[in-house]
Amino acid sequence: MQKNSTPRVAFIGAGNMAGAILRGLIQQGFPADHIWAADPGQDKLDALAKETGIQVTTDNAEAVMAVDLVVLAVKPQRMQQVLQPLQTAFQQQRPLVVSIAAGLTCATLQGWLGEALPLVRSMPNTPSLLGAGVAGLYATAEVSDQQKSWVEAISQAVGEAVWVSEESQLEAVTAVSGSGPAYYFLFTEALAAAGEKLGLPAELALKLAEHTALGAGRMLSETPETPAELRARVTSPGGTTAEAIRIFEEQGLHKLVDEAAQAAAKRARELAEELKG
Ligand SMILES: NC(=O)C1=CN([C@@H]2O[C@H](COP(=O)(O)OP(=O)(O)OC[C@H]3O[C@@H](n4cnc5c(N)ncnc54)[C@H](OP(=O)(O)O)[C@@H]3O)[C@@H](O)[C@H]2O)C=CC1
Ligand SMILES: O=C(O)[C@@H]1CCC=N1
Repeated sequence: MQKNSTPRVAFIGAGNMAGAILRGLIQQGFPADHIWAADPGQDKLDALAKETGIQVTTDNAEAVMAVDLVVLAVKPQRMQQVLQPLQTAFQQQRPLVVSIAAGLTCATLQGWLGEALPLVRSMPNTPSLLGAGVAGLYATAEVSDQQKSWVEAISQAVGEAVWVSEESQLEAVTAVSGSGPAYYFLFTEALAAAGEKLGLPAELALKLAEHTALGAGRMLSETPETPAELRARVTSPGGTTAEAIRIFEEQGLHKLVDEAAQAAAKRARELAEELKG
């Protein structure tokens, strides 16, 4: 990203997801002096400032007033309480607002911001930390082309970005890629535990499971084959993989994954309903 076209960005809430994005941005060469983080945790902020060189504050309004783009990165349940005291700062500064909160709709957020502001909903994921994130994006009508290009550039600096045409599609994005890293981590935990049960030392089983996830992920992203084609190459007829796949299929893996994703999307819709003003 060119420095002269680089927006100044503030993260309201400096937790897991904001930390992953802002560290990813800095690793990709985004200027640290263009980044603010606001959070009640002074020790957390001090450590982050020392590590990254960004500007930090416990005063959310100070961060809003200093930037062109504000990323709302607090828990959905905390958002209303965070936004209402910031209405004056938002109206004065009129930054682009990017909410990464699961569930909360543009209509609810605009109500809490007090007046229609350019607003993007983004659903990123934690691999942003390593430049391997993927974010689903949805923009309201107030968002200019330049502001869209800022959000794309920031999202692409830490991974891939895709625009969805309907806001409701973000609940599906949340269920697939927002929460998705945790599914792969859970599978890795389960595979490592199975390896241990088969007689491997715990550390070795974990290393094998982790490195297999890395290799499989790289093959998925770096080769043109579909997941099914890649799977077929591992699965020798009458061999070991076929036996394992048979168990996954007999036990209903597809149904299980479908139910899990449905539950995640349902929870996103419930959050929206529970928290709307
Ligand atoms: N984690 C993930 O993988 C993803 C998360 N998201 C979304 O990102 C958002 C943040 O999630 P996550 O990073 O996991 O949560 P965290 O709890 O790690 O981060 C939230 C941060 O906000 C801080 N905070 C609390 N109150 C305020 C306040 N009044 N002003 C400023 N900051 C405050 C919290 O401090 P304290 O801890 O002291 O309360 C914490 O540091 C959520 O809305 C979530 O839906 C989206 C995609 C993926
Ligand atoms: O679990 C959550 O609610 C957040 C949103 C997607 C990933 N983490």
